Amino acid sequence: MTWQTQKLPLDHPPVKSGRVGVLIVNLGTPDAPEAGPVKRYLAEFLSDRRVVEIPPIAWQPILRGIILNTRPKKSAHAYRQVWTEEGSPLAVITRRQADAMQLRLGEQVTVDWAMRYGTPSIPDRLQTLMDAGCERILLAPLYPQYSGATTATVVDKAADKLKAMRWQASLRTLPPYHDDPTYIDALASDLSRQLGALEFEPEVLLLSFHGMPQRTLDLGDPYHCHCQKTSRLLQEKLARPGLRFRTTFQSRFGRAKWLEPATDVVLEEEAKAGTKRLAIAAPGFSADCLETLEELAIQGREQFTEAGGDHFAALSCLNTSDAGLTMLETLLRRELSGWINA
Ligand SMILES: C=CC1=C(C)c2cc3[nH]c(cc4nc(cc5[nH]c(cc1n2)c(C)c5CCC(=O)O)C(CCC(=O)O)=C4C)c(C)c3C=C
Ligand SMILES: [Fe+2]
Ligand SMILES: [Fe+2]
Repeated sequence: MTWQTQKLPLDHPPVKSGRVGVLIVNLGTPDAPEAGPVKRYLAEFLSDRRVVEIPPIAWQPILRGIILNTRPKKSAHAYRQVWTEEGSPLAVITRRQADAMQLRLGEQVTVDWAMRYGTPSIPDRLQTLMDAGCERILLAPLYPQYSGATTATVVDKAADKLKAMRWQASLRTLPPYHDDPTYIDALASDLSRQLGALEFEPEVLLLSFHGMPQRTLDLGDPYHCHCQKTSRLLQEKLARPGLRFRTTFQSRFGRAKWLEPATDVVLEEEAKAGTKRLAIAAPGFSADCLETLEELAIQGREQFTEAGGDHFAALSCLNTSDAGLTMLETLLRRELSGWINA
């Protein structure tokens, strides 16, 4: 028998040497809702050239001279509206997602979590996983829709850490899952449950995604297309008589043109056109955060009701819902195949 005709056993045993690690990553958040920590966090976030694609020589004087002297105070006030006893919602929920994955995936893997900006940092947690004996690590940025400013910058940061190592761990990365039936089904089931529990029947369901500069789309970033596809697939699953959908982009930052239509503009437009009952969901965020709890749930409600709307509901992200955790477990197990027993 030659190597070409030899049949490999289908149920070959998993690799035995070295542990397997999973590092769940989200964007990042300040350590406290005060101007100082917010300034430190924004300085790191907005200096990322994947996020602000303006040459540093032109951007850094604006960032250091204007933005970091004005925005931290305003943002700290917004963070205080949503801060919990355990910390920033984004950090608390991400930690709980990681804890839940550890329980579900069991002793075959070590699950940890990190933030792209701020703490706990990606290099620090990668080092900790490696110190614990992990020779294979699945890096899981929890962004369903790919963009340079989300998934790619997480991979860059991990690669920077590996670059400095003589003996690297092997890395796999979780691909974007914007059109994965597992994700769409989880969203559809969780949003249906939440819609069913409302005290009113919305006429409109806004699907609001985080915005990006229009230029990123023109340069070929797939983010906008990924958002549109998620939205279309979700609408097909959630369709019901009397419910109209709109896809919008929130959190505009700076003076450049951002993806449109803008969530705040549409909220006002809908109310002025006579829509009385509206719900809003943010399918691109895997955890509730400042952008959903303050910008949508607090400011969005004000925008809609002040323009004439009556009933408003901001629906929760998948967070640690059963649907969300089951989806995450499925996605992770798929990427871990061959590294752990099914
Ligand atoms: C979901 C994907 C995200 C994309 C894409 C994104 C792009 C992007 N964001 C900014 C500027 C800011 N974003 C801020 C907060 C924030 N952004 C995301 C996600 C995406 N951002 C999340 C999950 C959060 C919340 C963080 C939290 O602590 O809860 C902020 C900070 C808050 C504020 O001062 O308003 C800024 C600034 C840019 C420029 C950008 C461009 C690609
Ligand atoms: Fe953002
Ligand atoms: Fe915002």
